[in-house]
Amino acid sequence: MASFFKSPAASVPSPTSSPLYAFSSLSAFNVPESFTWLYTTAAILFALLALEQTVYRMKKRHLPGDNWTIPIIGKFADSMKPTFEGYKRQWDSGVLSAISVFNIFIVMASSNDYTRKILNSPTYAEPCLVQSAKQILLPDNWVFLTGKTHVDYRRGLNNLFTRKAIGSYVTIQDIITRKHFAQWREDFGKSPEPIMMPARFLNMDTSLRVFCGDHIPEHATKEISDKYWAITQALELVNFPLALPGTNVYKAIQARKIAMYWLEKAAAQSKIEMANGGEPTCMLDQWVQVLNDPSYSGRREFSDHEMAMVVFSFLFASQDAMSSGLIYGFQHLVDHPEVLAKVREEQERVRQGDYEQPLTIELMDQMPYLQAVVKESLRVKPPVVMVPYKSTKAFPISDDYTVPAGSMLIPSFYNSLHDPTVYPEPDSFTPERWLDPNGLANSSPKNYLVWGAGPHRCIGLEYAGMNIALVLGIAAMMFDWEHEVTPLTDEVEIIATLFPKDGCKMKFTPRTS
Ligand code: HEM
Repeated sequence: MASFFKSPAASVPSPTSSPLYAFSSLSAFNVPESFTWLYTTAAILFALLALEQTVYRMKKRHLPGDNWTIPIIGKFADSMKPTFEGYKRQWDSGVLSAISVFNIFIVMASSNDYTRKILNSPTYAEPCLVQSAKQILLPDNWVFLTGKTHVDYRRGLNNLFTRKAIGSYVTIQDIITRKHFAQWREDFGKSPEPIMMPARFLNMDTSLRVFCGDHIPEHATKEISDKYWAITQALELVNFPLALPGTNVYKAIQARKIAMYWLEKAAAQSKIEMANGGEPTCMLDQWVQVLNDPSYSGRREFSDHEMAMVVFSFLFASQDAMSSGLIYGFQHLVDHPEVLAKVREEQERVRQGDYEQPLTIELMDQMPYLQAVVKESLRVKPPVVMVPYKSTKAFPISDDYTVPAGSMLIPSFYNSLHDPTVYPEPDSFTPERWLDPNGLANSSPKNYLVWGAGPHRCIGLEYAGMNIALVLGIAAMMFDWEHEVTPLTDEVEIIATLFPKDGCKMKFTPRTS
């Protein structure tokens, strides 16, 4: 990039060669008017480019990062095809570092202190999601609320993630997981195949059944799942600004319309069934029941559309992260047979030979080793490595640097989760580090940023951890696993969240013992 900037800098015109000077002298010789325009335009362009560089350098000050930004697009090319190694280089370049994309000035934070400071400073910084998210989620979705309105809205939604509610979801998760595994027995029994797409479908089916129960027909679940890939692909840090036909954002909007159609219908049906005295069988039913409860003191009126938007926000927040968490869970376990053996021992002890017995939250409570496996797998390969925030005003983040108002801020989690002082041998998959309540890992909960921190910390974290544990626990009992390790196995692909580049090729055969 440096060479890109050398040419204009090297040709900074001397007073005599200034385009402006040339303009006046040439005009004396009656040059055609088109030349006049050409020189004027060139001069204006040059001034704008110089201004762009000056503003960038004033904002960046001493932070690590390129000294010059590529005119207009900045690091757009890098953001189109982000690589894990590229991000890692950026995080390691400094606890705070700067980049610019399309003149959006971006400050990345990679240390635990700065990351947590951003997440916990709602007066200076708020989530901004990626640019395309508003078009996909709809601008009036609750996830865009900030401050007290956000806190109040979220308080109402906490009712959907109580221990009692999560307990009822476990039963649904168990049924759906076994249904998919019956299919996996057929599809993965002969040779190793990538589990990427089947794991995504398992996850979407589970989410939709937990959120909407039978208020969504089976074929709609498949349709939403297939179309959802378009949404994942539109989650670039910066997208083409207009949602024109053919663009990723356009396709994602079409996918959202289909999902919203079914989710609105589900909300309407849930209200009717609950009004007729039906028993709650999913999250929507629980929500309607809470709203109808005479002792409930919050807001009671939610349109079908608004309920659908909330459910859609959960799908949006969970589908990629959960799929990533599941796939790396499988990969870590199969690559560590000694850990898988311990998971099986625990399963056998808790289930006492009854492997068909549906799991309950009480049984899951008795599986601390499995929970440690999930916690460790999410630490080693965190599905979400960073979240975009923006500074709402000048943010004095350190003694010697103030983030300018209107900048994008990217608190990043990876270095906190791989801090060797808290997690010795940070890249090794060692669930045992979580078993000692007084051990290093458990003594530094502030480093465990898998779910973020502060007012926007993941609302579905217990549900998510429970689901990954349940899927891995059932698979450990039902199948012998085989992993085809390829040259791409350890390479990381970023498709909104992290995935192994080869899609994790696995063979599952029913266990005989
Ligand atoms: C392994 C799975 C998951 C991971 C790693 C994950 C991670 C995260 C992270 C890092 C954030 C941002 C936190 C922040 O800004 O500080 C977040 C927010 C959020 N997550 Fe999750 N999440 C997962 C699953 C889920 C699930 C299953 C749901 C819903 C059922 C969910 C719903 C949400 C919502 C609604 C937010 C925004 C909360 C707010 O703005 O108040 N997530 N999640």
